[in-house]
Amino acid sequence: MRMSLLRSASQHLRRRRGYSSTPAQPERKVAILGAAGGIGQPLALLMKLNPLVSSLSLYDIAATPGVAADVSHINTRALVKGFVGDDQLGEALEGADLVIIPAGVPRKPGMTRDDLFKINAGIVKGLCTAIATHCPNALVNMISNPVNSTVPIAAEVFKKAGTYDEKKLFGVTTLDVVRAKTFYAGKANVPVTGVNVPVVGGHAGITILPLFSQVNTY
Ligand SMILES: NC(=O)c1ccc[n+]([C@@H]2O[C@H](COP(=O)([O-])OP(=O)(O)OC[C@H]3O[C@@H](n4cnc5c(N)ncnc54)[C@H](O)[C@@H]3O)[C@@H](O)[C@H]2O)c1
Ligand SMILES: O=C(O)C[C@H](O)C(=O)O
Repeated sequence: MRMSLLRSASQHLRRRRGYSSTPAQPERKVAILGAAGGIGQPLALLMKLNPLVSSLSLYDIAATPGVAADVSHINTRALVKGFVGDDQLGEALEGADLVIIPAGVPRKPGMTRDDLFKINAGIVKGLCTAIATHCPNALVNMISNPVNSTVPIAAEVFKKAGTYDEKKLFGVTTLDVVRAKTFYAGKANVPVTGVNVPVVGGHAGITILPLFSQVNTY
């Protein structure tokens, strides 16, 4: 009885003083390379809203100071810093736990993702070389297309630098999964939030393989 009274008094005091009994969140630094672009900006917003992120580095070859200022105004815990140009790439990456890369050119009507290879391969190679130097243990999420080729380029850069870990390098193909769920739900007339469609393969043309025979609804 006495113990429970004490507990409830202490909870009351904590609430009044604004203390929370939630355990402290870990420190996690995320860097976005290509943060001022069409994908980079909404991605920066999502990362700033993520309670697991304590530090957010926004890097691009242009326009990041303005983007970083805007994103930093959101009242969540992540501290946001903008970095612009080659000279600031190292600082942007230093100590990052996760690097997400949407840097490069997107395709125009009539182009395949492969048509982006010449330009984006060089961009990704340069960025991955800097990752190997400044945050060799970071998880790396590759968004820049063609993902089927930019991931192997990253792997080769990391192997050369002696930092490659196959469990830490990812090609981002989540789009294919959410599209498969949405299209399947539309055709099958089931709630889109209650369907799972596994997708295997890559992120281009016929290499994107939704496994409709393995669909679960719940
Ligand atoms: N994997 C996927 O699901 C997926 C989805 C959408 C887009 N993409 C790919 O993501 C890439 C970006 O698309 P977007 O629509 O954001 O294009 P965008 O042109 O709007 O943005 C690209 C950004 O990259 C920056 N950039 C260029 N070179 C850079 C460098 N060396 N270092 C840092 N930043 C650099 C540009 O300044 C620009 O801000 C494209 O290759 C696109 O095909 C992939
Ligand atoms: O199609 C593109 O070029 C961008 C992205 O890979 C997508 O699937 O929407």
